[in-house]
Parts: sequence; structure tokens; C-alpha cells
Amino acid sequence: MTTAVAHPRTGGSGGRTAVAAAARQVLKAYGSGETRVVALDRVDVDIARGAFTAIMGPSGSGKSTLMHCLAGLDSVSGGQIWVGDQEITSLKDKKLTQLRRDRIGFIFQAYNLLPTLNGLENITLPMDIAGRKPDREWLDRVIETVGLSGRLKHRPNELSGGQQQRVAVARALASRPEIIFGDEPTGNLDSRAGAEVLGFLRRSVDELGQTMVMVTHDPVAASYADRVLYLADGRIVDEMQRPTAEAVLDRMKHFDTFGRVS
Ligand SMILES: Nc1ncnc2c1ncn2[C@@H]1O[C@H](COP(=O)(O)OP(=O)(O)OP(=O)(O)O)[C@@H](O)[C@H]1O
Repeated sequence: MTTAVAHPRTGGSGGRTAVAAAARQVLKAYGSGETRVVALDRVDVDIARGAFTAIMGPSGSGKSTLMHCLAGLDSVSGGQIWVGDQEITSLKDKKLTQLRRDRIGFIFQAYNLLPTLNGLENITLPMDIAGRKPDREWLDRVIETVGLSGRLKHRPNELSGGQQQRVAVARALASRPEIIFGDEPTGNLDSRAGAEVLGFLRRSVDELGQTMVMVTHDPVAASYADRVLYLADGRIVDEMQRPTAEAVLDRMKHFDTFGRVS
């Protein structure tokens, strides 16, 4: 992973690749001169299709920046990003917007719900904009699993923070995007609601082949992933396969100690 510089592997059919997204030597710097901050320092990473990947690391290590660059929400200062077999760093704004709309789902901490639309309308909004008809059976399953069945007519200001978060999760899942990116997707939920949402995300990976990438600080949330990537100072410094919450916590302690003594 850290030495790979080749173009991501491409699969045989319909432009679908084994790698859902990839970064090659990605550099991201903010500011210039004395205020220059290198948020990503030549990052190489492959995000496997149909897998659940967690990104962890200390505050300021570049997690959100990496996610935003992979999702085409932020430009890079150097290197390349692929979504499937499409290199996106060279795309013009219009094409990039289209690619995000058609192929990528987002779950952010700020839910970005429209206040004038009710829960259901917010969930189907991206598909309505794209002129796509929702798969009713799938939509019902998503809504039921995230526990929103009785709340679909409510507007965001009539929903609790946790319920708004569920609407945001349902909205991301409803169109079955190629990849869903989540920035602390359960950060505002209590542990029971968080576990339900994470369990649902996990099942959407296992049962439907959804690709999921999530930034989190929480070892329990990370334990739902297949793989954890650890960032420090803008670099991927370690990874863990099939993580448990205990192993993730241990690894975090090690990094803390390591960071202090070195
Ligand atoms: N718009 C910006 N302008 C200047 N510097 C930025 C900007 N966005 C991020 N940075 C800097 O880039 C570095 C990485 O930030 P990033 O938000 O990716 O970290 P993070 O690991 O997601 O942190 P946290 O866990 O606190 O959310 C930090 O040093 C941050 O201050």
C-alpha cells in the first residue's frame, strides 16, 4: 500500500474496479510561506470495493482532508485520485459535480438537511435532483432499519439531533452509491442508536456490497470496519485488518506513547 504507485487495478466489466477509490502520491497543502500546512504528505492508498474502511488518527492528522480529496470535495496540491477507473483530479467542475452526485454518498456531522423538506423528501432529494426513481423496496428497508418509519412527515426542526443524523444516513444509502463517505457518521448519536446505524452500515457492506469509508475517533465504531487506516502528520503510518475495539484502543495508546516519547 505505501509503495504502490501504479494505476489502480481495473476489473473486467462495466468499468467496475476492485478498487473503489485510490490516492497516488497525494499532496495537500494549505496556505503558503510560513503559514503553509501540509495536510497530506504523498499519500498512497487503495480503498477496496465492497469493504468497510475506517480512517483514524490524532486531531489534525489529515483524516477529513484525505476523505474530502478521495470524494472529490477538495482539490489536491499534487498527485492523483481515482474513483473506480476515473481519474478525478483532472476533471472540470461540472464533471466532478456530476460524478459526486451520481456515484458518491455522504454522511457528515452537519447533516445538511433542507429545513423546508420533510424527512422523506430530504432522503430522496439527491435522487430527485438526479432525475432517478428510488427503488421503493430498498427505500422502505433503509427507512425501517434506521428507525425512521414514524418520522417521515416531520421536518428537520421537529426531529432530534439523532433522528436528523438517521435521515442523513438514510439519504446516503437510499441511492446505493458506489462509495459512501462518512465523517464521524454516528458522532452525535447515543451508543445504542450509534450501534444500530453502524450495524446497518455493516450489513449494507456484507449483504449489498456497499463500499463504505468512515472517519472516526471511536474504537468501537472502527471495530465495525474491515480495515483501519491510521494517519499521523498527513501520512498513513499503519493499518489493521479485522479490528476489534480493544485492538484499536491498544494501537491508539501505543501511538500516543510513541508520539510523546519520540
Ligand atoms: N481550510 C484549511 N485551511 C488551512 N489549514 C487547514 C484547512 N483544513 C485543514 N487544515 C489543516 O490541515 C491539517 C489536517 O486537517 P484535517 O481536518 O484533515 O485533520 P483531521 O485529522 O480530520 O482532524 P480532526 O480529527 O481534528 O477533525 C490540520 O493541520 C489543519 O489545521
